[in-house]
Amino acid sequence: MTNVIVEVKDLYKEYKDKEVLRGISFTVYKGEIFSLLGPNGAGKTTTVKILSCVLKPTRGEVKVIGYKVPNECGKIRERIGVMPQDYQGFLDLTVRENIEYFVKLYNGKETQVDELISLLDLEKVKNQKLRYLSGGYVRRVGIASAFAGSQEILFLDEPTVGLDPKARRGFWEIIKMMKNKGVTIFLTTHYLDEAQKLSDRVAILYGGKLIKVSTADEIMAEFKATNLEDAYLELIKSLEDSENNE
Ligand SMILES: Nc1ncnc2c1ncn2[C@@H]1O[C@H](COP(=O)(O)OP(=O)(O)OP(=O)(O)O)[C@@H](O)[C@H]1O
Repeated sequence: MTNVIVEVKDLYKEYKDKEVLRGISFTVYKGEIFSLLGPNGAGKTTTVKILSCVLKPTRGEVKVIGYKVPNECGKIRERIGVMPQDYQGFLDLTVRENIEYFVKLYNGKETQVDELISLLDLEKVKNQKLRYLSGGYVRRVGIASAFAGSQEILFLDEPTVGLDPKARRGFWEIIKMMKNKGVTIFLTTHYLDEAQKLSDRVAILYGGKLIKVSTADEIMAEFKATNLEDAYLELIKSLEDSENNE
């Protein structure tokens, strides 16, 4: 039994004439929290979309839970949960109906609907249509929907954007709980404190290439920084400087 859950080898993605991913390779192990970091436009969402079978790779080898992307995406979709960056949900369904839809889709138990409502603190708004909810609540519904069923890996693309500080902390607790249940979490975030607190390993994408795959502690030690954000900013600055000197 292998403990690899995501395997990416020499992955390229081009949109028309623009090469966004330029040969990235990495492995995610079962049960870990793996965060993909990088500046705006680095290719994080593109990577998540390929791993979650929304986009096809231009070339390279991608396997999720042992199945190949894109040929075996049917099998992959049954076993993953996804919270896309642009999650909107079904606007004219209530919070409860939105969550129920995904619980049924992924053959979860009916009781899971109320569990998720309680977990994401959505009790107050459960009968409201998504159309009338604030952005932060809509994101909580998105997170709840991604958790529906008993998925083996969750892809969460900037899940905490727009959450208030209490909800963000609540989200961290839920993510840790999911990890304790053995679920693998693949996260993208611009909140480096979040990445530092949660991640077993982080990967840093810059200009379509993976610059680092390591633990937050190792990256902080390399840059003699006391937090991941400072180390990250040092790293990005050195990459920008070397580009400017080319
Ligand atoms: N459908 C598309 N067609 C053409 N270009 C695209 C498409 N989707 C994304 N891009 C471009 O690909 C690049 C990478 O985008 P991507 O959304 O993957 O970056 P990101 O790292 O997730 O950025 P952010 O942090 O801003 O969310 C960007 O330059 C973006 O403009």
